[in-house]
Amino acid sequence: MTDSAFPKLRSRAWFDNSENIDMTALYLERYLNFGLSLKELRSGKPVIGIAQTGSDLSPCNRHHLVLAERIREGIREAGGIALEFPVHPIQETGKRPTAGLDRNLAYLGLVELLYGYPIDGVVLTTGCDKTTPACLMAAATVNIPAIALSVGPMLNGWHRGERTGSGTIVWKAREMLAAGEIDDEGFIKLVSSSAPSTGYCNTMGTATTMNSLAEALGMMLPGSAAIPAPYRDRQEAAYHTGKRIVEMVAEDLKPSDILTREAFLNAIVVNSAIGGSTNAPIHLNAIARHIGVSLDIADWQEHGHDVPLLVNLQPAGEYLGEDYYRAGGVPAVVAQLISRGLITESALTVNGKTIGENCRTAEIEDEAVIRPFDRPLSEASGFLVLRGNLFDAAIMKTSVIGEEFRGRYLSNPQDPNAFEGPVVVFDGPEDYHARIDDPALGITEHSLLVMRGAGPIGYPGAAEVVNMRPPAYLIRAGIHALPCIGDGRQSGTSASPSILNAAPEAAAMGGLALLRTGDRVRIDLGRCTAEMLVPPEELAARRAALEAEGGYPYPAAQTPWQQIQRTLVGQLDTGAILEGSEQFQRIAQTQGLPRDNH
Ligand SMILES: CC(C)(O)[C@@H](O)C(=O)O
Repeated sequence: MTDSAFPKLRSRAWFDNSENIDMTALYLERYLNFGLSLKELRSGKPVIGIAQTGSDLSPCNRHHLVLAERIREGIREAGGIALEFPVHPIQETGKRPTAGLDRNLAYLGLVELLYGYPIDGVVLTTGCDKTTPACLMAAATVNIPAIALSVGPMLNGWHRGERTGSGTIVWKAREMLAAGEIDDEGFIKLVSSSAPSTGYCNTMGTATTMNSLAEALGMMLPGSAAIPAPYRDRQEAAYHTGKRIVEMVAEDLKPSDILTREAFLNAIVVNSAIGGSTNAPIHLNAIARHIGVSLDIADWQEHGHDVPLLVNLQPAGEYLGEDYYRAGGVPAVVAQLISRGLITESALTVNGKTIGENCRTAEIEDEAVIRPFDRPLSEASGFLVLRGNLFDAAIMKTSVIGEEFRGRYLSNPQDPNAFEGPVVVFDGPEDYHARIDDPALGITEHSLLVMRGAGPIGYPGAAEVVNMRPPAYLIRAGIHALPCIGDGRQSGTSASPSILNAAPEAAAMGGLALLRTGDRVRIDLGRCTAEMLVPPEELAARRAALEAEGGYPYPAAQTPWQQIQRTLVGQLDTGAILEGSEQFQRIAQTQGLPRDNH
């Protein structure tokens, strides 16, 4: 690509501004100090950022340190200058109290970098759960040409001839440990078998979900989301991604051209077909708010619920990431959905073509892993959005409601969609771990488990702690899942039928704050309701008493960011963004350039 192919580049205001030579010299000299030449910086080539999310702190994304070399080669070959810089690391399994705190922090940092430095376009190196939405939220806010590159899942895990999938095996192994089927060493060995290589969760956890949805949104090269991290194809995708971002700058193809409401609705449909994570609505709603597209939690049920489950990956199914890629990945799934008119084909994607052009003819390579539309794993497999006096909104992933659960809770011929029972309430995971096996709680197969104090304000950060196994004595009796309800999140790798992301949370005095162990709760999946069967006057009295005590109690903030986020964060149904931040939209176009620094 010739240098004249590029439109007015924002990096020129730093490196090539004859009207402000005082500052141009200052901006140039430090970017020369590691070997870039004046000719390169002043020849009209676009400066492409590589937003690096990989580090030793974030093993899931660490392979991006290697992939960045191939991204650079693509950028250079297409006529751009690459500048790589770090993004605040996020590792879902490493960060305490929860990586839920870090998405908005990484978002804020990345907005400042993309806006405040001489960057004309950016490669977003996505991967572990929240790195993907953090990057896409920032790209939406700044609105310079942006393309995502997934780091890819780990290779399949194996143990004694069986696939062991990230996260999913942890929840299973916890049950086995509780039931005395394995010891501590066996527990660690079994769990570690699921992590055989570099990359993120090999299950349809939040990472594979969010990268699949980034591709479905049009923000990633078609066919690239599912490539396992160590495969050579992944390196090749990095090179093509680097090349393509330079062309995107020449075409001025921006996130706002791609992230339309149609693109979000396409992603909701894809999420149901892949059996995606319950974290997806939080993150997609957040991205939509930052690009200024109207997307409501109700859209997830309206557009997603009736879509069948096509991808046979754990936790809803059997297979893992290598199989998903081999079977055709996102394009094969989208082609099936297109065949039934469920995808708006005209939605534009980063390669300059529409999703219809990219995917229409993609074939399934292995029907055991990706099912054709007329032979799904299950019908109507998207999320339900439940409401009632327990919360204004919470979601339930129906694709993980298995036969055991259905038979126990959803088999009353008079009322096949509803169940009710007494609740056992836990205030945070410490309370749950300490008491779950206590026979005095009297948990039976009719009980519902509730976890509260786990939301964006209460935890703080909304932790993946609404993952509650039944007590060991029930597991030994063959009861593997009790209905769980909570104001926190759940790992995307969990197959536990749960009602999650309840908003408002207990810490914001949502209905969950008023619930007491022993109360009965009724869940009606037909009417989409979740109700405490407690008289309204009793609930009003409980609310007044709790308010008099200062509200639902939660621990003090331990760090400055915990405190800041707590005061600004919204609830999970509306994306848990920093409220007010969505007013700053498309700032590369609406805010002009930032002022000079000297
Ligand atoms: C497995 C984890 C860490 O819980 C997460 O990656 C998810 O899938 O939600």
